[in-house]
Formats: sequence, structure tokens, C-alpha cells
Amino acid sequence: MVQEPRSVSILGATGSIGVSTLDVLGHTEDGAFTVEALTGASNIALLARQARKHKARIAVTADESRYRDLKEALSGTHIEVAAGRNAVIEAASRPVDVTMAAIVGIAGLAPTLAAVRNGGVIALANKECLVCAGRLFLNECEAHGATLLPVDSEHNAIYQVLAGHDRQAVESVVLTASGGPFRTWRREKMATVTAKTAAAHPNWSMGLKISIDSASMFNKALEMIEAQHLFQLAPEQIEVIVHPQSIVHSMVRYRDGSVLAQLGPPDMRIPIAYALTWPERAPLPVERLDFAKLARLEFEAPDETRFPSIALARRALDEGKAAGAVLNGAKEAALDGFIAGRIGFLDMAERVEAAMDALAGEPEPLALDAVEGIDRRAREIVKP
Ligand SMILES: NC(=O)C1=CN([C@@H]2O[C@H](COP(=O)(O)OP(=O)(O)OC[C@H]3O[C@@H](n4cnc5c(N)ncnc54)[C@H](OP(=O)(O)O)[C@@H]3O)[C@@H](O)[C@H]2O)C=CC1
Ligand SMILES: CC(=O)[C@@H](O)[C@H](O)COP(=O)(O)O
Ligand SMILES: [Mn+2]
Repeated sequence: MVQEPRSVSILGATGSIGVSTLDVLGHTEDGAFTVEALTGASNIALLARQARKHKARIAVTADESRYRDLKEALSGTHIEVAAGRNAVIEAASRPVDVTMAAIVGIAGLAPTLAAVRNGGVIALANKECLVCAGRLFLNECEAHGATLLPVDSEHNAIYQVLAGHDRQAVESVVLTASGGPFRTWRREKMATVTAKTAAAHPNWSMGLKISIDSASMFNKALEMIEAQHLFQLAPEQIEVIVHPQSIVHSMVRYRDGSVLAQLGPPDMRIPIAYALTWPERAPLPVERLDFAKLARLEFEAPDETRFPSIALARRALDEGKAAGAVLNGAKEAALDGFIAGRIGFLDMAERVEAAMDALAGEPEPLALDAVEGIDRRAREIVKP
């Protein structure tokens, strides 16, 4: 049976997830997908190359000052060009079958919400949408009939192993964490690391910010809150276990004692392809796991003294309300400060805790401007 082509927009096309998404599209059958919008920010040359190669209808940079550069880079084509935050939101609101939401940080929230309001499939890599605005985001998905498919590898794994099972039978979910580059380091040594060392993830090739978040385990902290919203879990149903090989992407415990897991090589093209082709599974030429060569799969409890981010996430899960938005906004500001060399690696968790103390009990933000407001206040407290 010949199927209609699916139209796809990629928000954050020039980033790690965006590039992998276009790579996956390149492996699908000819004519299976058409590209509507590609958005980026600073990397104009790559955005223009991608738009030409994949015959996008529109290319948008979030940086208003780069309009002319992008226009010039796409001269001689019929590809529309636009620039600025609102242009990204407008491009995201064009109706498509699938939107890959892969802008980094809370900057991805407004464009992804715009895509949600069109219905269709939202392939969600941007975990911050759920961390900062879980209830708002899910309400909008329901109101507009959007299908939310998680791309974050752990949540995609859980989504896959929940499929076809009774939710009432779920005891807990177990998020796996690599432990990052400092898994075995002493705390004193962690105090002096640079952004370059922190960005060297042992298993995954990812953007700068999520790589450093993996090193501080703030990535796992965000993922705990992401899981709470996505799978409607109580705080005590969310477990974290360190698994240094990143082969088991996460697990679900059922009430009969069974544990179901999803495994695969650490390659984001697998969850990306799952979301793009759902509910089918298309062939994908990625590495196959060779179980005879896998020496061992290890598991260990996270050390919450060296990685206080995990305890901060537990606190946010328990407090609810605006705590997710505060944790994320404070973390983004602290991370920017660490990358710029203004604060140390261990200072990040201290700054986040201070913001959570100061803004404890703030009401849950249920509109975009309320989320952005609480995010701004958290950043002001951190002021790195
Ligand atoms: N990378 C991975 O393997 C995984 C990523 N994720 C999540 O996916 C999201 C993307 O991650 P990743 O691809 O690593 O990030 P990258 O930093 O590699 O890419 C981010 C993308 O967002 C664009 N961008 C940056 N700032 C803005 C802004 N203010 N407005 C609009 N666009 C902007 C960038 O444009 P430009 O580069 O042109 O400046 C780029 O296209 C994050 O939320 C991350 O947590 C989740 C699981 C795995
Ligand atoms: C690939 C992916 O989903 C990342 O979020 C990954 O999980 C990061 O690894 P950590 O487990 O080290 O945070
Ligand atoms: Mn993840």
C-alpha cells in the first residue's frame, strides 16, 4: 500500500537532535516525508544547507539580526526565510503531521506549544516543556488532540515498554543514568572541573548543555520531573539507577514482579525514528547490539552527596506547583554561569537550591506568560 507522505517540521534543526532527525529522514523511503519548516539560531550556514538539501518550505533563524545572512545563503531558491522569536513560533504553528521539538531549554516552550495547538504528532526531545509547564503542556495536547511521543531516550524506552499494558499494573519506572564523566570522581576534584571536561559524555554525543547536565546529573533531575508528568506518576514511583554502559535505556516494574526494559546502542536515531514513523517501525541502519561482545551491564545507586541534583529533583516532585519551572530556570542560569567560567561546577546545585528556597510555594503556572515569569524570577535569584 502506498502511503501519503508525512510532513515534518524540525524546531532546532541545527542541533544534535535536529541533525540526527534529518539523518533518519535520509534513511526513509523516497517520498515518505516532506519537510515544512526548519528552525535554528546561530548556525546559519548549516541551516541553509539543510533547507536546500531537504527542500524545506521555510527556514527560520531565532536570531533576528541574522535575517540577511540566511536570506543570502538561500538566494536562488524558493525557500521562504524568516527571523526572530516570533517567526520561529509562527513557523512552528504551520500545520504538519509531525513536529520534532528539539530546541534546547525553555526557549523551546513557546514554539512547541504553538505546534501542539495544530494537533498532529509532537516528537518531544525538549524535556523542559514538561519540566517547566507539565500540566499546561498536557492540557494543551489534550485540548488540541496532539499525540505526544517522547524522544528523550529514557522516556521513549518507558513509552515502548508501557505499550499494551495496564497502567494500573505499573509499580514504578526506573530511569537509567550513565553517571556522566565524573561518576567515580571525588567531590573535591569535581569542584575544579572546566566546562570542556564536563561536556565529555562517556556514551552519548549530544549538545553542550545537556552534556554538562549529564555530568552534574541535573539531566536526570529534569528527567525525573519529565517522567512524573508524562506518565502521571507519584514521586515514589520514580526510581533512578546508575548504569554506566547506557544500553538499558530505562525499565518499568510491574506489580507481579516483572521488570520490562528497552535496550539498544546509545544512538538517538533509534528513539527519533520511533517517533517519526510511529505506529510503524521502519528499518534503520544503526549498530546492532552484540550480546556476546557486551562484557557486562552494571548498575549502582546514585550518590546524592556528590550529585545533589537528584535530591533537588525529589524535592521538586514532592513540592509540585512551580517547583519544576524554578528548578529548571535556576539550573539554566547556573549552567550559563558555569559555561562562562563565572561559577564552579558544584556551585550550580547550590544556586538552584537557593532559588527553590526563595520561590517555594509559588503557584503552578498554567499559562505561558506565568511560566516565563517564574523562570525569570528563578534566573534573577541565581544571577551567576
Ligand atoms: N542531544 C541529545 O542526544 C538529546 C537531547 N535532548 C533534549 O533535546 C533538546 C535539544 O538538545 P540538543 O540537540 O542536544 O541541543 P543543541 O544545543 O545541540 O541544539 C539546540 C538547537 O536549538 C537551537 N536554539 C538554541 N537557542 C535557541 C533559541 N533561543 N531559540 C530557538 N532555537 C534555539 C539551536 O540553534 P543553533 O545551533 O543554530 O544556534 C539548535 O538548533 C534539549 O532539550 C535536550 O535536553 C534529549 C535527549 C537526548
Ligand atoms: C540520550 C539521552 O536521552 C540523554 O538524556 C542521556 O540520557 C544522557 O545521559 P545521562 O544518563 O548521563 O544523563
Ligand atoms: Mn535522556
